[in-house]
Amino acid sequence: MANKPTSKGRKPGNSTRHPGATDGVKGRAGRILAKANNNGTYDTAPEVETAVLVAVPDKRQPDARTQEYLDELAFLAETAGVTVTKRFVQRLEKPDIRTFVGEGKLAEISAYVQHTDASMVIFDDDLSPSQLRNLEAELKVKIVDRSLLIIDIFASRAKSATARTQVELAQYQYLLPRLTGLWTHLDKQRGGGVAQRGPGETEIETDRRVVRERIDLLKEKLKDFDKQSHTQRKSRGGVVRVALVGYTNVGKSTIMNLLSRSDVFAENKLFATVDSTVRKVVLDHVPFLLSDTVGFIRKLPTRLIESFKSTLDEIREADLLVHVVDISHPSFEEHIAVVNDTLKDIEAADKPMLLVFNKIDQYNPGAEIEHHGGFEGMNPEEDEEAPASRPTLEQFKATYMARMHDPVIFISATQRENIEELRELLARHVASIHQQRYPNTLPQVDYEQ
Ligand SMILES: Nc1nc2c(ncn2[C@@H]2O[C@H](COP(=O)(O)OP(=O)(O)OP(=O)(O)O)[C@@H](O)[C@H]2O)c(=O)[nH]1
Ligand SMILES: [Mg+2]
Repeated sequence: MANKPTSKGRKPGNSTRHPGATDGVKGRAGRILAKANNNGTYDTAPEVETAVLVAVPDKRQPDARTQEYLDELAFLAETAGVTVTKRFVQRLEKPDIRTFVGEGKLAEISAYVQHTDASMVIFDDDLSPSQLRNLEAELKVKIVDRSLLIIDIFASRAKSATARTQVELAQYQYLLPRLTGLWTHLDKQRGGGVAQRGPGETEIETDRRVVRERIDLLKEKLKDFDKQSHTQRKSRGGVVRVALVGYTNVGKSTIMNLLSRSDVFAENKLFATVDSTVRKVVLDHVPFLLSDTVGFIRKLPTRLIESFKSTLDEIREADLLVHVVDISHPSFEEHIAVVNDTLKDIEAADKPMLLVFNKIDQYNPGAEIEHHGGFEGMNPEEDEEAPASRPTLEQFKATYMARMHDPVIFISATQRENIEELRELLARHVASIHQQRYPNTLPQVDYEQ
């Protein structure tokens, strides 16, 4: 398959791609950023790619929040194999229509990029096709926006045929509106050779048509995969289905491995899991199916959500959601909100849910709450002079347990703290769902487990 988003399709010696430069349309659906292959290793000796990050927060956003967002963007960049050397922030009411940042900031970024030979500039927001083009023309390096960065990471992680097809669809959907004058067209369509001049409108139209056809083909392919997995899921009837959901990097796969004694890839990187995995688990003689799936993130590109429909079906069709939260993360409350919003988007919000606060071993009560809001119900605003600090874990548990509608549990997956309690809680809920759902059948005990 010519368009697999893997390193295989790349020309030798051309492992990095410039979204506005000389590759053909087909090549562009491959990975754009780093050179890591699907195993996270490198095909050839890597040249280090360096990146500059740019955020344009609105004037009301507190500094600490802006830094947290940039930390996340830097983590994404690192996950994509890129080293971040500098961060630029410009507060604006509204991003500049032409170049996203203002003229002065652009000159500053340009001077820095030239001086340090940075290979790309990464924006924390999505850029319009014309902003992308203008920035490329001005800065003369790769311009990457948040969607592209995330899609690129997904491309490096996807292993199953379904996930690869989903990523490829997202890549082409990202590409389509950006096929403009600066983009070269398909070599094949021109009968080979490198264009001497930029392509004319006719060629761009041809490229667009080729990409559209490819998108249709991928959608058809996904429909077939959908049918197959639907049949597979039907054959699993009679068993309660549980899905692990949560922000990326919170410990879902680690918990999956603990509960199912399996060996799902877990790593301190964003989006370690892109394919979903389903395992049969038996707790207290009650069997159920547990699925580990892709993590969510702030501003997850809608296109990516749409194209990941079959992966998200695992969540949509679950009887119970286990929402995992990384309590040691300074923004974990925002993460909870992002996950709940994404669940609403995919119409999976009304399901029974268990809330699992993970990584209690790393929870630091001494840390100041720097961002706006702090802990709801814990009052950080009452004393404006003193910086609010985090409540102790005990205070926190009491508040949360009283406040949340859903059952709450606090664990450390890596330190094995409270895992037995998690098993019991899960077993109880699964048994009760089983009773409601399949009242006339006893849960089948799988003695092989
Ligand atoms: N300190 C600490 N680290 C943990 C705990 N649970 C998981 N981790 C670490 O957190 C990182 C992410 O864990 P994963 O299980 O890959 O997280 P995930 O939610 O599956 O992440 P994605 O698949 O990327 O969405 C790994 O480095 C884990 O070892 C915990 O209880 N305490
Ligand atoms: Mg995972």
